[in-house]
Order: sequence, then structure tokens, then C-alpha cells
Amino acid sequence: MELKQMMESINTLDKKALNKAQIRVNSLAKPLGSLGKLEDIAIQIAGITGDINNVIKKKCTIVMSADNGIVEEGVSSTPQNVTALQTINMLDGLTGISVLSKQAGAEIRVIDVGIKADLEHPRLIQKKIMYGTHNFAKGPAMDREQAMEAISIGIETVKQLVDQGYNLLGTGEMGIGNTSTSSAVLMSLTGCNEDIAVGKGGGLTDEALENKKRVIREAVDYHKPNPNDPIDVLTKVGGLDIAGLVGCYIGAAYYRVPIVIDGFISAAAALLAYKLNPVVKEYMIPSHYSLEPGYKSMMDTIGLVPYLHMNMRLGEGTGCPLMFNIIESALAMMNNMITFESAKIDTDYLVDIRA
Ligand SMILES: Cc1cc2ncn([C@H]3O[C@H](COP(=O)(O)O)[C@@H](O)[C@H]3O)c2cc1C
Ligand SMILES: O=C(O)c1cccnc1
Repeated sequence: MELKQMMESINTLDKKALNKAQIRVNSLAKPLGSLGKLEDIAIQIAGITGDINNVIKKKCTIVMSADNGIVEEGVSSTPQNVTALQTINMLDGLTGISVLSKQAGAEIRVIDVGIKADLEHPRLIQKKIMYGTHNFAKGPAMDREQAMEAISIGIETVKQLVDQGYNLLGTGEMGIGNTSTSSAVLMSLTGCNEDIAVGKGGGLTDEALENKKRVIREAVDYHKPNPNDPIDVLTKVGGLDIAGLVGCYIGAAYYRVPIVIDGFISAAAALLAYKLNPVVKEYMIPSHYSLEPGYKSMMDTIGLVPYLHMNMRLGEGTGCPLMFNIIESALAMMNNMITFESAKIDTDYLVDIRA
């Protein structure tokens, strides 16, 4: 299906289910609103699936892995081959996302959308579009067809997972240099400046941060991506990992499955997907508040408030398994708590102190 056609067939949340879920939450034996954001999450998921009672059958974080040509400009402290090395470590169960997923009873799918190396691993999903993007300080990162292909890979991945019975998804990435592409996307879409958008990523000296800011500022000024055309932004200053994740958010909204946003890079992709179609936001569940400075602008622009404050700034998708645990707690509340009626508690004296 054409992307445009898919976008047009994305629906808003099921209002009847949202109302029924709110009534059910208010009927549970507790002061009104006292389970706070757990209530919001359970209600949102009811709106997504159309059912007020939901159980997570299988959950998975999709990790898009790709290299970024912009690293030639000295914007990352880490050598580029760390993308390939960490991708293999992830698949071997050894990285942050691997161990946190295992703890949460979740899986990961790792997809090579553009690593600058030929990797062999039985669990690596091979979808390489190119050997890393071009250096966007010198020209467009990729062409429009390549961006669209990466988006399609994200959509297709979601479709396959949904077909396999996964009903909770998360987004993650691996790609040295991808905090630079994410900052450039943020500046292009919102017009904010480099002091707001650019941070130290995986780690930089103060001096190297100034260089990173200059490189990104000059590139955005040079390309002048059209803020009303997210694909133009993606093509000129984005990354293949970000493009793949844009497809994941679109796919999740189309197939009506909740999708968790991780950190800065996942949020850049969420912002692009939101700009393509604001309704996609209704299917997104933010996780933690990344310490990368531009993250706040991204969330503010989409209009989402992250749930967790963990001082995390790793990426890979690490916020997702943490959030999966919270989401399953919200569903346990909805499915298993006693109601006022069953508990024979008189509700006449209930005072609603919610704002
Ligand atoms: C060992 C290591 C493991 C990582 N896992 C995720 N990232 C994170 O850092 C990278 C982006 O930071 P920058 O833009 O500064 O290069 C991405 O791969 C992101 O997932 C890592 C970074 C490193 C160094
Ligand atoms: O918040 C993130 O996702 C992040 C921050 C720094 C480096 N890599 C990822």
C-alpha cells in the first residue's frame, strides 16, 4: 500500500472504548484518579485496541541499526565501527537493551537498515539499504527513495510482529552519529537553535560539542529542509535508522498496536511521524525523560509527557522494557482490581479531587 493511502486510513482512538474504560477505572475500589498515570495508560490502550480488558501476549522492541556519514565531521567521540560491534553484542544478549528486555520478558528484533559493514548473525534481520548515509555536511544524507524504503521496512516489521501475535511494541536504535541526525531533524522541523537541540550524545568534550553545534547549524542552513515536508527533512539531514523508526510508528497506528518511544533518536522519529500525521501520536507511549537536551523540545512539540525520570541517556531502546513493566501494571489494575460494587463499598461519599 502507498504511504499516502496508509496515512489516510489511520483512525483516531475508539471513543466508545475510551469512555467505557474511564467508567471501569472509576468503578474500581480506590479514590477517584488515585492510580494516576496507570489509569491514563490503561484507558489509552483500550482506545487503541477497542477492548477495555487487554493482556500483553508478546512484546518486542524494534532496533534499527545504521551508520551515519556525518561522523566524518568529528561529531561523535566513538569510532564508527561501534555500530557494528554493538549490533552483534545486542543479538548476543549482552547490551543494555538486551538485558533489560530479558528482565521484562520482552524480545528484540535488530534490523540492519544501513550498517557500514557486512555482518553475519543468525538473528540479524538483513535489510541494508546502503553502507551508511552520506555526510550531510556535504550533501543530502540519502535520496527520497532510500528514505521511503526505510520507512517501508519499519511498517513491514510492525505488520510481521502483529501477525505473530505481538501486541506491545517499542522503538530503539544503534548508530554512531545518530544524536547529530536527530538534532538536525529537530532544528529543521521546529526552527529551534543548536543550543537547544544539540547535546553531547555518547560523550564529547566542551570543545567538541561546539564543533558539533557548528557542523549541524551550517548543514541545516545549507540544506534548508522544508519543515512542512518531513520526508525532505529525513532525506537531507536524517538517518536510515530514524527513517525505519518513522515507519514503525506509522505501522503501529495503522495496525492499532501501542508503541513505546525510547530516548532522543526514537523521539526524533516520533516527531517526524507526528508531522506526517498527528493522529499517530495517539498510539505512542513515551517512556523516560532522556537527558539529551533536545529531547524536551521534541516531546513538547508532539505534546507528550514522558513517564519515567531515570537520568538515562543511552538509547538502543532501553526505555521500552522499563515502560513495558509499567504498562503491564496498568493492565493488571484494569483487569484484576475489585470494584466498589463487588466490594459493597458505598460511593455516595466519594469526593472527586482530580483537577
Ligand atoms: C558503547 C556505546 C553503546 C551505545 N549504545 C547506544 N549508544 C547510543 O549512542 C550513539 C549515538 O551517540 P553519538 O551521536 O554521540 O555517536 C547511538 O548508537 C546510540 O544508540 C551507544 C554509544 C556507545 C559509545
Ligand atoms: O537519549 C538517547 O536516546 C541517547 C542519548 C545519547 C546518546 N544516545 C542516545
